[in-house]
Amino acid sequence: MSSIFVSQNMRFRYHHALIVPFFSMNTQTLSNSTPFSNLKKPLSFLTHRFQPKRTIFTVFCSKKRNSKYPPLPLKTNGYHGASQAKVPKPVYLEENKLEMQFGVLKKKLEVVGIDTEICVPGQYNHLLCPECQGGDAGEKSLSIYVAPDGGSAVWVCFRAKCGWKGSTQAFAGSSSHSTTMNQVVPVKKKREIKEEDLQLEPLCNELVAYFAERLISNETLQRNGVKQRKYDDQIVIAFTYRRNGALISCKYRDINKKFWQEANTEKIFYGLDDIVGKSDVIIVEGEMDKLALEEAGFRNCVSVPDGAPPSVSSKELPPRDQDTKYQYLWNCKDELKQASRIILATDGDPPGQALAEELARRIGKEKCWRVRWPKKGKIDDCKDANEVLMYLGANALKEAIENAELYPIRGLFNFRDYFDEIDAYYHRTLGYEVGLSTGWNNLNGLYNVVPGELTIVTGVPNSGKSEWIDALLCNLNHIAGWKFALCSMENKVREHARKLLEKHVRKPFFNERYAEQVERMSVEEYEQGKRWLNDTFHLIRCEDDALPNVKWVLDLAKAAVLRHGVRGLVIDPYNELDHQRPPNQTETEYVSQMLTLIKRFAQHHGCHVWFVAHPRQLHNWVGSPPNLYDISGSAHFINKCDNGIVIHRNRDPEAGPVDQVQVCIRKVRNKVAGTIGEAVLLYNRVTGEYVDDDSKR
Ligand SMILES: Nc1ncnc2c1ncn2[C@@H]1O[C@H](COP(=O)(O)OP(=O)(O)OP(=O)(O)O)[C@@H](O)[C@H]1O
Repeated sequence: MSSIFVSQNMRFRYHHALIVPFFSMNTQTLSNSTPFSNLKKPLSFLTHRFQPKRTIFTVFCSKKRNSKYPPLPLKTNGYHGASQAKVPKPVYLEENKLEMQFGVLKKKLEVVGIDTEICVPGQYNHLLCPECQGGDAGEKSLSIYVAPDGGSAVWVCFRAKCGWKGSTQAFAGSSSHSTTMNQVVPVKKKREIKEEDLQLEPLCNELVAYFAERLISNETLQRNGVKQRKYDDQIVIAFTYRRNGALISCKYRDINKKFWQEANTEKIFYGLDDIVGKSDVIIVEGEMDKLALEEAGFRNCVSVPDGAPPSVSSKELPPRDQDTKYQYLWNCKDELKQASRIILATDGDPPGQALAEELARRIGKEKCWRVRWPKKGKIDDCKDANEVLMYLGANALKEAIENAELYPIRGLFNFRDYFDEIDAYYHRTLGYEVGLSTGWNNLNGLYNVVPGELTIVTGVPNSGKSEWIDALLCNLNHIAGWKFALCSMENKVREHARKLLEKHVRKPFFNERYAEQVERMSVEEYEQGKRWLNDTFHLIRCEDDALPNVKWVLDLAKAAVLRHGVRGLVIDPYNELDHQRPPNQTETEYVSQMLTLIKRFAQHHGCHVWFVAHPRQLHNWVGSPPNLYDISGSAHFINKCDNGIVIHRNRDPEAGPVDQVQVCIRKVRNKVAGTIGEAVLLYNRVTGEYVDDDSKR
């Protein structure tokens, strides 16, 4: 068996080996002073066209085209392709057939930008890819196969960052695309290779010195069977891939950091024998990294054979036979199975992270850990294991591996993930961690206002729930400058303004009977008060007759948080919201869902919510404060709230002063912010203010 390897200038013929080049994305850059540069002739064979007798045409997933050429509408077998126009196939004399078909095919290829000048039917041709122009290096990375009769072509760009592929036919029914594809479907049976066939040699002194520059010792090279191979008078590094000591594949690397490997050999990890029976397995992205880790004392390490993908696939995991890029994982399943910890030490760049994610998806994230590479300077992180070894030394590399973290699983966290937030809480750097004082000393030990919590306020009708909340908001504004969104459906705006202004200015709005001869606020005070009112409160109101639903209220409250920085929201009362619920939902379920929405809003925006709910009609009510469980609708009000408050006032002059108001703290979830108890305040009917009842301390 022989294969023909065609260069631009000459042809090499050699036995057994069939080479398919591939290009890794994430590899170290060789410096100009490498020993390679001392080699007599630059390596050139990678840019050669080659003409294998039997070649595997590996098809990569197509990516979205972003071509300067117009999009072509017809596709075959999921490929992007040049026109497959259904022009009837003309009848030609046999000798003219190839020429005519190929002529038409060339025109179609030129439309998509493929230069057909050097395309030869019946073989693989390597050209400059019109999509990526071969990247920075200008590689001839587009491999195109033209059928022997010149009637069809398939192509793929082997640069991982590009991957452009497609197919076309000269005429509908010319050597059919599917036939062509059938010819190039990967052969299942893998080629067995022998060391002597590859003509591998021990590394020359220059290559040993090249590795030494990267702090890889000769001992490590020998143990890992790193060899060299000559192509004509070129020398390249040969990384031998083995299982149970037997050679399975070989990967080559030249001076230009180009990689290729023995075609149609089984894909396995590099260094596979080193992980057999190991409970900790490290996976890296390149052979150099595997060797670097050995220098840091880790032999239990393997390298992936194919580098990293440009990004994480959004698709479901494919079955084994379709998981082409990760065949090595399937092939090494048994060796990986016994490991309890897989440490993913891929490159720190986006493709490296994408590789880690793809590996973790397949292995199982619960078994995986990840390595973060340390900084090499003030700003940049090291890219990979070999860079850490070179810049920071073996100890730093060892430390990076030992400090591997659990691979993140969405929705599963450690406290460590929250340490910044917990630190801020401990050091009280955000403010109000233990709650903001209400401004009433009698309440200080019982109820403090914590951002992000939900307080349910209840009480019999006319007990002063709305009045007390208004007074509380005025205090919070005066103490800490907090602003609020008000969704007070029962209040007329002008009445609400009056009540708030009276509390703020501490004078009655009118000279009416309720003012008890206290002088009303002056025009100046009123005007100043208006400005304060406008700056402090933002109104959420339904302009029409419709009742607002809770989602609508929360959306507007969110806008008020983002636009005006409000720290609190009042929804007063619950029964004035639109409570249409699906017929199959109970009121209990509905209330539970509604309160979940409100709590999520509060927590997410660090906004305290006061939600007023009325008790159900109390039969045989004897004038005592109601219970939180008396709230009409559902016990979820008490179950779900952070704080539950009952406002109650004495209306019987015989029983005590009628200006006394009980603030009954019936539930406090957060012991840091308060506790269950009762405070008594005095209500000033003239200004609507509440003050501590000193007699009840
Ligand atoms: N301690 C009090 N003494 C006398 N009047 C009071 C007292 N507290 C509140 N009021 C008055 O009671 C009226 C109703 O107050 P408010 O609207 O705050 O009660 P509410 O509990 O929210 O009522 P509702 O449940 O009907 O919405 C107001 O006119 C207010 O001035």
